[in-house]
Amino acid sequence: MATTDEIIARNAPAELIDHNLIDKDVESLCDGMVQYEKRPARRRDGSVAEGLYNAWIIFNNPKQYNSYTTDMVKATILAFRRASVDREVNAVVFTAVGDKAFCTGGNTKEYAEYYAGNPQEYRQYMRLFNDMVSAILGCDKPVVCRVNGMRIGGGQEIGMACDFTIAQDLANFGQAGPKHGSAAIGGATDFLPVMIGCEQAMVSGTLCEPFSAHKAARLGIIAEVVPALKIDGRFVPNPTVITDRYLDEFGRVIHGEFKTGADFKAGRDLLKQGEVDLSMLDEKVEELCAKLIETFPECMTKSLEELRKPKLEAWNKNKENSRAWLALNMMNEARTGFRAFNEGNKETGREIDFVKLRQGLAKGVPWTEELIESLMPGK
Ligand SMILES: CC(C)(COP(=O)(O)OP(=O)(O)OC[C@H]1O[C@@H](n2cnc3c(N)ncnc32)[C@H](O)[C@@H]1OP(=O)(O)O)[C@@H](O)C(=O)NCCC(=O)NCCSC(=O)C1=CCCCC1=O
Repeated sequence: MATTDEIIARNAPAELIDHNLIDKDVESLCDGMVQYEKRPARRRDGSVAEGLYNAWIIFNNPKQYNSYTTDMVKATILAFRRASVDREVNAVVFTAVGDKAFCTGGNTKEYAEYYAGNPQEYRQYMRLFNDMVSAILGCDKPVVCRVNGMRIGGGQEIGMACDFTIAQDLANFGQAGPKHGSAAIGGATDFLPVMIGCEQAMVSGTLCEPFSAHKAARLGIIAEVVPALKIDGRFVPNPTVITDRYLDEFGRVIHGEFKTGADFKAGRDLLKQGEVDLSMLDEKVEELCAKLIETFPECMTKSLEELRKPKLEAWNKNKENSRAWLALNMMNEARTGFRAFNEGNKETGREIDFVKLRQGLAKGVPWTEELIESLMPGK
């Protein structure tokens, strides 16, 4: 009887149809600010599965905390489509360069300097953004978000669109929307309620308070958390976060909450002494990809399609309305909030005086250029 290898050699067609829409490198769309790499896939025993790969989609804008520009959004859509139709690809690993940030959402410089006050342009941008989220949710391969650093705002949204998340434990998570002039309707308001329930979704989507990777794991936003800090050559958990106790003296869950006061300061000092090493993150990601490869491929894709439905249905129901609202919101609150972040700095702060604005609006003051200028930090 012929071996499977012999049958493959005998029966594989000489030519395969290419299902890609365009024949361009992902990198060429965005000056290399999104990278697409096929890395050899491995079996669970660690050996290379010849001819099979994991597609790594890597944001490369570390100076701006891996926020995505319009060109990067286009490149990301192409990258996910490429991985989706590539017969050799087992899984997609979505990550970013460095150890500070996976992604902090839309590029606030571009928002402030190009899209602010330009709703028709932002509407076109939002078509691309929506297609990026849909490309993740529609990828025929399992998508693993490798959280190398903070995942905030739109970064959290595209991260939650992924099927699995593995995070290094120095990474923070959360939304930025209402603090910076937006609403977290690029996926967060759709995904959060189905992932963590309405109450915690409300807390995250409105208050915009960052939370730790340990808390993200507890809430069920991420699948796994691994240490990344090495002190004297040994991995230790994030020292600014409570990880050694589950309950406080009143029986409230505190595991994963940030430490406070002197404990927080001591944790931060320890953090500065250590070095960040993402090798455990990479091991976990490889381990997951190896588990995924040892399954039937079509049963895997069907399982993904079914299990994505709660997220996808909410997303599809809302994404067009969200696009229209976000475009018009670029005339006032987004225009103000993103400019404030972009024009502010550590000294002046990067947020507006929200109470002043509310006081004006309570008196019926209209949105004017003059009002917006007056709200900029340092004015
Ligand atoms: C809380 C932060 C993420 C991190 O704060 P901190 O640790 O204090 O670092 P910073 O000094 O603020 O940032 C370091 C440098 O990175 C630049 N940076 C950070 N984020 C961005 C970004 N998103 N775009 C461009 N540049 C960014 C920052 O300017 C610093 O560089 P500098 O040269 O100035 O020193 C904090 O950085 C933060 O809040 N960032 C902004 C988060 C944000 O508002 N994101 C956009 C949210 S809205 C969004 O993503 C949307 C998606 C689609 C739907 C609609 C929508 O709104």
